[in-house]
Amino acid sequence: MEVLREVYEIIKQRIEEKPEGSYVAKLTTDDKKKAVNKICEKIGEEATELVLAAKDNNKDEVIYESADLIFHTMVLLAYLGIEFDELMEEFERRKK
Ligand SMILES: N=c1c2ncn([C@@H]3O[C@H](COP(=O)(O)OP(=O)(O)OP(=O)(O)O)[C@@H](O)[C@H]3O)c2ncn1[C@@H]1O[C@H](COP(=O)(O)O)[C@@H](O)[C@H]1O
Repeated sequence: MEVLREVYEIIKQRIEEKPEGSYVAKLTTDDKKKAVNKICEKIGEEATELVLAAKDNNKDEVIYESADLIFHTMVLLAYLGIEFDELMEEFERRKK
């Protein structure tokens, strides 16, 4: 879990500083509507790839595509100004 928080902080930094060569910066350089479209498109692609990997029963691919999907979801949340802890609080609320 700690690594997710660390990556989230790096994503926030990339969105803020937009360093050259950054994938996150590339996804978020356009105006807000375009950037959200671009990120959501990647989320759609990665979700489809995960579903296909699961249907193929390919464990390695399922792990790889899940990481891609979670990463792009984190980029979207960070871009929308949501804090990692806000997501964690939602999971805490749901915990039974
Ligand atoms: N965890 C990730 C991560 N997971 C996936 N990806 C990128 O997400 C993309 C996945 O898209 P695809 O599977 O479609 O592969 P692709 O064809 O290469 O992608 P496109 O060129 O079509 O967008 C790839 O370009 C991967 O490099 C990631 N890029 C960055 N990170 C983390 O984000 C941090 C910031 O990265 P930068 O913004 O590049 O500095 C890094 O420190 C990493 O920890």
